[in-house]
Amino acid sequence: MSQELSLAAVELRGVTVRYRDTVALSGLNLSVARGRTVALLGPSGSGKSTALKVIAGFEQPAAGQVLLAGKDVTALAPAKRGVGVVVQSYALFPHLSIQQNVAFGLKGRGLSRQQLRERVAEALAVVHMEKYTKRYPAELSGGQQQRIAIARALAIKPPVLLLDEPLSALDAQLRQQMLAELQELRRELPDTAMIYVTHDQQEALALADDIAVMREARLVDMDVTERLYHQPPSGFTASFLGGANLLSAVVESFKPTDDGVCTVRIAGRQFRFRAPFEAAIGERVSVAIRPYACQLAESIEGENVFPVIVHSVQWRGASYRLIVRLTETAEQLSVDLPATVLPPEVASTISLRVRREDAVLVPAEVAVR
Ligand SMILES: Nc1ncnc2c1ncn2[C@@H]1O[C@H](COP(=O)(O)OP(=O)(O)OP(=O)(O)O)[C@@H](O)[C@H]1O
Repeated sequence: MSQELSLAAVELRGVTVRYRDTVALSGLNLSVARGRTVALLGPSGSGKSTALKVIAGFEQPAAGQVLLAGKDVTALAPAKRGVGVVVQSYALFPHLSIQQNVAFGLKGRGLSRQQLRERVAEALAVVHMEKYTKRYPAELSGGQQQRIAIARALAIKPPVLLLDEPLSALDAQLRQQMLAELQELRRELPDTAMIYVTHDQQEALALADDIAVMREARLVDMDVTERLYHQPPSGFTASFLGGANLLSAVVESFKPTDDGVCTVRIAGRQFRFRAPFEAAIGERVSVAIRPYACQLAESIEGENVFPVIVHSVQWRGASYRLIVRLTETAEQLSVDLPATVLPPEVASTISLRVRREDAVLVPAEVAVR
């Protein structure tokens, strides 16, 4: 592989950003390879947008470096970085036509009028908006404006595309449609590195090759999307991504030869689950169980069955969301049952079963910092 190809498209090295008394990023290291899509997920205020701003050059780090294709661009002005940026509020220029909006980033690049027109047409074609060049932003719907914002970012043919909540201003139906279009865009730009900030986990799961989970100005976990979802390395990621319940457990036995299956004790009962790490006997761990992984059991007998008291039942169309409490410890769990089953009564005691493969052990939560 040539050196250029092996270099990360984007690399943050120990980047710290402060806004007066707030540390928005604390020594962030992040590497995104050419052609990969990374979703940044995390609670509000965890530093996701700041990470994008520092890559785009809109914020200067107090410490650390920003590299694009191996080149240190920390001191480079945003316009010189050649990064495409799409933000949630479209941010089109209202007094410029669609043609002029999309051509905006191409100014000063020494292109002829003909080349400029071709580039704009090409970018608009990607988002299926080539017929709208003469209109003004106010004459377009929200979804169309967002497509133009994407075309404007693409017109400069950026090796790096940053998307900050690009669909959040759209209604649910349009968001679904645009999500499919972003997937198509992803296929059409196989070499572009994309970093995607979203609150919507569905978007992240549908689009991203990798997910990076942020918490309090730091990156907590990053991995290939499927692996991070199915084998979250921390309780925080398990509960943030997919809303897993975390139950406290103590390891009773662990045989690495037995496919990493571990016997744990939860609220006085024995369970067997997978442990993706080497668990020591007597160690305190958490068991991460996604709400959809629990099924109603006929009786209290059998593997991984436990009694709970139903606290509340909420109908959600395709499913019921139950809040239940373990009978022994009152630890609370969210459980999703398909709407095809008869929901249990509030205050009744029921038995739930978790299949071995639907739960995973994670280290017990330790406080951050
Ligand atoms: N211009 C600013 N001035 C002062 N503080 C700021 C500024 N921008 C962001 N912050 C603070 O920096 C921290 C990180 O903000 P950032 O916008 O990066 O978070 P985020 O993870 O993108 O949040 P959200 O999901 O709510 O958009 C927050 O505590 C925020 O209040």
